[in-house]
Order: sequence, then C-alpha cells, then structure tokens
Amino acid sequence: MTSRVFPPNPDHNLFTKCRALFLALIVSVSLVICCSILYFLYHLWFSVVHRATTIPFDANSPLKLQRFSYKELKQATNGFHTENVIGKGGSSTVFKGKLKDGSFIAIKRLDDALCSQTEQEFQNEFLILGGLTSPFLVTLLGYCLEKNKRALVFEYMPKRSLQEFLFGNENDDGDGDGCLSLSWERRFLVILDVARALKFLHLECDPPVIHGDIKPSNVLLDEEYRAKIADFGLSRIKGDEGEFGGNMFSQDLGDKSQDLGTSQEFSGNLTPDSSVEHINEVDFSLALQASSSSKYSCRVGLNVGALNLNSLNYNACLGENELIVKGKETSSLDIGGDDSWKNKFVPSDDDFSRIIDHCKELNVNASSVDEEKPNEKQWEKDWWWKQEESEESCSKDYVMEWIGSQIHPSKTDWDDEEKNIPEETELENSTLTDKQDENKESEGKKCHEKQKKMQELWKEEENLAESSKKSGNQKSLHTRWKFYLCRCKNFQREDQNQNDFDHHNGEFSFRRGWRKKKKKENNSPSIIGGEMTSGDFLSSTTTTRSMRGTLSYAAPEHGGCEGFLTEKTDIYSFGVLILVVVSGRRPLLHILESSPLLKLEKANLVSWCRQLAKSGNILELVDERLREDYNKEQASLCINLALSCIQKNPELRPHIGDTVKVLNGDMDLPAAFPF
Ligand SMILES: Nc1ncnc2c1ncn2[C@@H]1O[C@H](COP(=O)(O)OP(=O)(O)OP(=O)(O)O)[C@@H](O)[C@H]1O
Repeated sequence: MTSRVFPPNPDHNLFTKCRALFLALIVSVSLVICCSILYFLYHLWFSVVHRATTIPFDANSPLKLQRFSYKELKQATNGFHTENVIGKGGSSTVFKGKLKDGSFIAIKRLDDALCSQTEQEFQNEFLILGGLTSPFLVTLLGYCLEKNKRALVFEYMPKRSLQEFLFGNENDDGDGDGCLSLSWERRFLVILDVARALKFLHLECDPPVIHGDIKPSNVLLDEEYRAKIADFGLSRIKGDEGEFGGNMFSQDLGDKSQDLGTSQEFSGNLTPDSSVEHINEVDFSLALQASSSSKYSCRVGLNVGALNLNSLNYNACLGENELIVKGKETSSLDIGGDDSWKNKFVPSDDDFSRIIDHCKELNVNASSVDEEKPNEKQWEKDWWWKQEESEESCSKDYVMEWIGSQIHPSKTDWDDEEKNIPEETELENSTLTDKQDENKESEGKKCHEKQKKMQELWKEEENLAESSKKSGNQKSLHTRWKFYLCRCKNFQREDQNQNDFDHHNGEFSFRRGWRKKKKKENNSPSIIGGEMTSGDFLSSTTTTRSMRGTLSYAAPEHGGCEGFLTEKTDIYSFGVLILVVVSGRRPLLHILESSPLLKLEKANLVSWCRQLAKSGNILELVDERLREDYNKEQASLCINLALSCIQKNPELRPHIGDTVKVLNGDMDLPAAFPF
C-alpha cells in the first residue's frame, strides 16, 4: 500500500513565517523599550547623583565675558600663592593677579570642594553682576570654568574693602593704612557711592536688582577711595510678581534653557527707567508713607515669602550685546490674605540643627544635642527684640551680643571666668605689692561686676521664660539661646585639644560659619577686633543657608526667611552701614572687652543711635578719632538719614532715589519721623 504524500500547504507556511516575523518584531520592540527605559533611568540616576555636588551650568549661554583658563589664572597669581591672597570668603579665596599685559585683577577662586550652595552663588554673581555695568559696581571681567574649578575675575580694587579700612585687617601688615585714612570727606563719599550704587540697582535696572548683602566687607574701595559694591552671590532680580535669584538660576538653568518665559525681561546694559523721574518727584515725607500700591512697596516681598521657586520657569539667554533674562511665573503667588507667609520667618528644626552643624564644623561632639525645639510663634515675636526701642530690648540686644561673645573662641567662657575669680581673690589675699597685680585685681572686679550684671539679666530672662511657660506658652527664645549657648560652650571645651582647629584664631560669620583666621602676633582676639557678633551667631541659627548676610545689617523683616528680599531690606542694611561708617564702630560691640565705661546701651549701635536721637544728641555717635575734624551738618544729615532707613516698618523707609537726593542736598529730610 502506497502512502499518500500531501503537498505542503502554502497557507500554513505563510502563517508560520508571519508568526516568526511577528515574534521577532515584538522581541526587538520590547528590547528597544527596555533599553530606552534603562537608558532613561541611567540618565536620571546620573543627573541626580551629579546634582548633589554640582549644578548644571551652561557658561556659554548668557554673557560675553572673557573666559580664562585655569592655567592663565595660575600664572597670574604665581600658582595661587598665599602671598597673593587678598580676601577670604565662606567658600572662596580672593587672590590678586597680574595679567600678561601688566594689569591687575582680583580672582575669586571657589574652594575645590564645591557644594550646590557655592555653585549657586557663583552662578548668581556670574549672571547678575556679569550683566550689569556701572561705575558703582565692581566690574566682573571674566570667569574660569574647568571641571570642578570655578573662578570669577574682577577688576582689582587696590584699597580693598571698607571693612578693612574701618576696622583693620587681620592680615594687615600694619603699614599704617587704617581707619585714620578715612577722613570725613572720604566717609561721606563712600556713603554717597553706596547710595548711588543702590540707586542704580533699584531704580535704573529694570527689573530692579536687590543686592541682599550690603555690609562693609562687600563695599570695595578703588585707588581714590571711591566705593563700589561687590559680592552679588545673594542678590535677587525682582519682578513685579516675584523675584529671581541664585536658587532659580542654579536649579534649572541648564534644563530649562529651552523653556522661555515671557513675563520678565532683564537687560544687562540698562537704560534709565522712566519711572525714576516719577519717583523723584514724590515728596520725601509722602515717600515715607509709601503705600503698598507703590511699585516699590514691599508687597512683592510678601508674595515672595510665599513664592515657591520651583513654580518658576527661568531662562537666561544672550542677546546681541546684552543679557536677557526671562522668567515666567507659572503658579499663583497668592498669600491667601492670611499670615501664612510669616511662617517663612520661622526657623525650622533644620535651622536649629544647623547650629549643631556649625559646632560640628568645629570638630565638636554633638552627641547630646537633641533636646529642645523652638517655639515658632515666640521666635517670631522675639525676632523683633533688636528693633524695639524699649529699655528691655536694649538689655536683650546686649544679652544676644553677649551670647555671641560667649561662643566666640577667643572669649573665655562663662564658667572659666567664674573659675578665674577665686584665683583673683586669692591674689587679693596674698602679699600683693606689685602695681600690676593691683590693676589686674581691679580689672577682675570690674569684670566680675559685669558678669554679675549679666547673670542678673540672664535670671530675668529665665524668669520671663518660666512665667511664659506657666501661662501656657512654650519655651521662649532666651532659654533656647541659653541651651544652645551651653551646647556651644560644651562643644568648645570638648574640642579644646583638637589640633585641626585653632580656636583662638577662629571666627564665625554668616556666610562662612566657623573658619580659620590667620594668626597674627600681638593681636589679642576680641569681639571688637573680630567679625563675630551676636548677630552672626543668631543668624547662623535663625536663618536659612542663603540668608547669610551679617544679621546686624539684615532688616528685621528678612528674619531668616529665604528669599524675603525687597529694596527696603537693602535700605535697612544701608542705614546700618551709614551708622558704621560715621561711628567707625561695628554694629554690635563686646562690652566686657571694651572700655569699662561703655554703657550697656552703647553695645548695640542701632539702639544707641535711636536713644541719642531721642535725647537730641546724635553727634555723640561720630567716630572719636575724627575729633572735631568733620562736617557736623553732613554728619547729622547722615545719621538722620540712617535713622529713617533703619525704621522697623519697611514701608516707612525712604526710597533710594530720595536718599541720594538728600545726600546730594537736593532734598530735605522730613522734620521728624518716628525713631
Ligand atoms: N575686586 C576685589 N579687589 C580687591 N579685593 C577684593 C576684591 N574682591 C574681593 N576682595 C577682598 O576679598 C574679600 C572677600 O571677597 P567676597 O566678599 O567677594 O568673597 P565672599 O566669598 O563672597 O565673602 P563673604 O563670605 O564674606 O561674603 C573682600 O572683603 C575683599 O577684602
């Protein structure tokens, strides 16, 4: 029987082929999808990991500044030799350099260990200052960007900073250049220059730029001692409905370069704003009553307080010869008519934990620090201590100053001083005939008396805290201060033997935190000689990282709120700066180490000035070193202007256009305003 062979079914073959093809297609598509997902995830991971240390930054986009190679800068500074160091910031060192053409430059080199904060400030300065040209601003000439190397190149300011001129420099070689070089005429011109610089930023830039960190170390002097403003790391560009600054620049500059907004346009080479004329016509007294509907009101600041920076699209792009910065607000800035924005003033637990971080920077043992948490409401209230005019506030100011001094490494701490007292008493009982010892003894007594006074103040503060506790309130600020003070004291003690930090040469500042200070012989460390103030200490704990100007110069409404900057915050700082320039004193002095005759009230320059104004004796504030060699009319004008600038209510502070007019003699100060 023969078997029957069936011919192959062509349909079946086709079906099999199609199926194989289909499977192959599915597999390859799946593979492509998987690969894409893996690729995407890898990129996501890569950007997240790298974002933690550096931030995407497209240096080619915004400005036409000279790009220096690191090698060039190295050559200009003799390999970044320490001899060429002319300044030190929180995360940067400033070098003097000489270019091949013989011209001098100042190079701000960021420390190698870049963190996002430092990079943000770098970008901020690069983008904001790089787009501005004014004789009252330090010119940014160029930059260097190589791997993790970052540097900004500025015009060199031969007379360095106003801070150094007023208070000397720890690195000063004692060549006689010091505060005495600043005659009254120079001081007055410095004040005028700073006012003009602010006028340029606030009124002649559209949108306005808010410097945000006006203080003597950021005012640099040229050969003729004319002042220019520097350090735009914390600056902000203000729009009608918000402000733009470092955070935004840094966060998404690279990512959002295609994402053009339209609502703000910022021109680097600006022409005067037409509204300036209008503002100039406003009567000064009316200006003091500026309503919140004013273009220059602090309404924006309130909005900014509630502004979520992440809700902004931002872009910077280069026009033909100018910087165009565009921003777009994509979400409502509604503050809801409530006080929620105020919460921005209140330091979070993070802020408090930052003090511990600062202490950690001292290589200290923070193991036991985890107790109390701030009472937010109380904190907000206490923030105003420094601004109140009452006697109580004065003592509080001083208490805060004193707290600052207590954690200053150069200051013997409370307990140690107490321990010293019996020693002095022993000396008293011994056969002391030596005159020197007698002096020591009386000094010891004076010191002891002051300590007692301070302890009484402390008790008063504690009693207040206790009573507020009993009445249902939570812990108040001063107890927290004491708590943190104790911590810091402990930290210091525990850390005394650490080799890698020289306490006696350390200093603390807002931006820097604790850092080493160059040792100088015969330079007894003191709060007066150093930069440390209670403000510094307070600010380190009450503020977010980006609010790092010295607290003494920071307006009360700034209050530790990130981004809460308006023109009026600059005006406040300017007011304090005027007082500092006129008096030749720091805003907060350390009483125990200054003249024993110095009264408590005088420790806080702002409070003291207000008191003098009340008693009609403001000229007492003028630097004694000027003796009678100053223009009394100008001095009292400056002090009165400063008083109007440091008013508690931002809206009552004058506009910068008016302050320039007043200084130029083109406008009178109002006869009276509340101190
Ligand atoms: N262009 C310059 N010419 C001369 N000296 C300068 C110049 N720029 C800065 N300095 C010096 O360097 C110091 C620190 O500079 P700058 O304030 O810009 O650094 P920073 O890191 O922002 O410091 P800080 O943390 O104090 O704000 C200044 O106080 C000044 O003495």
